[in-house]
Amino acid sequence: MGENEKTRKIDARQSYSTPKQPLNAAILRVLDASINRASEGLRVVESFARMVLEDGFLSAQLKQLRHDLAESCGPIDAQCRLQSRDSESDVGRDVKTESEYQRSDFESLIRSNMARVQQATRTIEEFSKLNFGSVATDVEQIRYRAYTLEKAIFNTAINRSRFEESHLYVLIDACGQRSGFEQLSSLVGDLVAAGVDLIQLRDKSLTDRELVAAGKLIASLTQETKTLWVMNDRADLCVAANADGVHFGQDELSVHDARMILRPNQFIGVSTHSIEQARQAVIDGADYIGVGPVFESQTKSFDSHVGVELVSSVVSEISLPAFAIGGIDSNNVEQVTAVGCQRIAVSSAVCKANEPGNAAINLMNRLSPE
Ligand SMILES: Cc1ncc(COP(=O)(O)OP(=O)(O)O)c(N)n1
Ligand SMILES: Cc1nc(C(=O)O)sc1CCOP(=O)(O)O
Ligand SMILES: [Mg+2]
Repeated sequence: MGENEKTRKIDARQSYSTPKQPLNAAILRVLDASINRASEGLRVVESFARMVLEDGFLSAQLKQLRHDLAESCGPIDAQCRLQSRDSESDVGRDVKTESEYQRSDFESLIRSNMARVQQATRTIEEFSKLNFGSVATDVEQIRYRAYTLEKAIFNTAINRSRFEESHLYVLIDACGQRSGFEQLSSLVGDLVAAGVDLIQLRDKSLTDRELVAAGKLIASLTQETKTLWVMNDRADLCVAANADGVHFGQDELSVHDARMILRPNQFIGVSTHSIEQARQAVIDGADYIGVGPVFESQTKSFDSHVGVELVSSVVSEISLPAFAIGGIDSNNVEQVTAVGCQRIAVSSAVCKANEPGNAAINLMNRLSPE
């Protein structure tokens, strides 16, 4: 045994005094290294959210998590942590797997750094159970929040790409016909030919069977076109009519519960009427959000309107695709685009027009790709 090795072994047995009992230096060393590792991993992912996704909400959440981790580990005395640190003689320092030096894309970068955070927080939990019970319980909560944020980051990235080219979303009813659906067929045909990105079947007067029949018709008319179609309100009918997605209001099925019903590739939109609801929708895993009502609507009446101010706040903070909705038409669409939103959902501006296809094209021409 060389002199250095001998010294290191003695150091590892050294005890530091802590509030509860003398703590072996080796335990402090593990805690110190794991706190650093978790914090570094969070910082990497935060940089991605801030500078690559440019998502103010997610980067703030990651920053908060990093600060909360530091606070939760506060009972582990910082001075003792430093004294126990001995990076030079860390036997694992030079043990690296090849994969640690390879990151093929952003996905693997985020996955590996979030895995680092989760493994390091778990290590903190286990080792602090030996001496700092409260740290273990607090850090466990941090680990769960890290899982949720990882999911929100991937969900945001996936849906930004899924809806990258989506700008105009049209809400239609079944055109008042209880059988036959000739008018519905002609309207959907016009909207698909115009290149509308999404069509939503929103009809509060039809029976379930009629909704599924109308939905199946829309499915057949949009199949193999770029137009996605969405069932309003109902996850079960979304599955039955083979819709691409479903849209929920604040009082309808939660994203979590809807996922138990939907097929894996069916997406979920959520209506939001405040910045808090928009943030919550991101955390809940919505695939896109509606933000409104922006203006007074001919389709649905509201006690108040959120104006373009909320749209502005949402798109400047949240990068999950957001469609402004409520009373938007060719006269006011520029007020929406002026605050940085290039996605709108409309009903009357298109459906009540003499030529719905042309009205849709006119609106789409006013929405520029980002
Ligand atoms: C794209 C989009 N945004 C918002 C809504 C409104 O949904 P909700 O609040 O559930 O109200 P109803 O449409 O069900 O009356 C929407 N349908 N689509
Ligand atoms: C159904 C609906 N929901 C809204 C919301 O803000 O949640 S606004 C709205 C009506 C959209 O139709 P139009 O374009 O005719 O105003
Ligand atoms: Mg609804």
